[in-house]
Amino acid sequence: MATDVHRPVTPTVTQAVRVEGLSRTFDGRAVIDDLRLDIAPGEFVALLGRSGCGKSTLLRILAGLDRDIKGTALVPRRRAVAFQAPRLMPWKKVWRNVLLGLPGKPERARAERTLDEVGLGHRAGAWPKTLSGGEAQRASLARALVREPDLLLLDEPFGALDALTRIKAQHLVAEVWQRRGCAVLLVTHDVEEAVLLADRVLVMDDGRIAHEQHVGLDRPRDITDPRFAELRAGLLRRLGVDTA
Ligand SMILES: Nc1ncnc2c1ncn2[C@@H]1O[C@H](COP(=O)(O)OP(=O)(O)OP(=O)(O)O)[C@@H](O)[C@H]1O
Repeated sequence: MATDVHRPVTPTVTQAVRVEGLSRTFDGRAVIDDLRLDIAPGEFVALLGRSGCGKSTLLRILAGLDRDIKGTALVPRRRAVAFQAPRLMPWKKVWRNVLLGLPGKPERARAERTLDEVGLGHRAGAWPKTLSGGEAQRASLARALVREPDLLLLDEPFGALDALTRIKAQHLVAEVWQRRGCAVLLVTHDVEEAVLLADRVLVMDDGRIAHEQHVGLDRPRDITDPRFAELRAGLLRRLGVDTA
């Protein structure tokens, strides 16, 4: 199910993502340096790391938006990305935004079905400027989901939301992921969000995956569980934040 961003389909690959020996250099500086990463089909992986360590660069490569790489990056053909900024076209109604870039005649019913899935069906005919921040972010998620992705790439999708809206959006993503069964790679700065949502949390440093933490807690996760706090503290230490 995986395709190279350069080469044709490799049907024998059983991973949703297979990255090996990946490097990306900007102005002679290796931002990604011999990175290795596997993501299983249906796995939810969160990616943490200090600002500027290369998380978004990695995500852009996996999305196929940056092909100036060395090494191998095998990803499913069906992949979709949502960014921190919803990036909706103001001159197109919400449902048309959802279908943007899809081939064929725009089918409103298809957009509405996906908008329903993120609780936004009633705003299908609205203009983007009339949406709240949380609604715009849900529309952006619908635009990714309508592509029926095997891999959903999320670059800090909740970063700009207020605390309550953020919690709701996190629950929505957990729900959608469980229903859809696609693999997810979520870039986030929020350690608690990573432990709340992911099967596995990765910490990026020096252009590589420097640490990986499996989160073996039952879902839905209980943030008051002492094991939750322990995982969170361990990851914060890895990021150089001492909570003791
Ligand atoms: N197009 C580009 N040209 C030059 N340098 C770039 C380019 N894109 C990214 N970089 C540099 O690569 C490094 C990694 O950037 P990236 O955006 O991937 O970091 P990040 O981990 O996502 O950061 P943040 O958490 O702050 O979003 C940074 O030093 C950035 O300045």
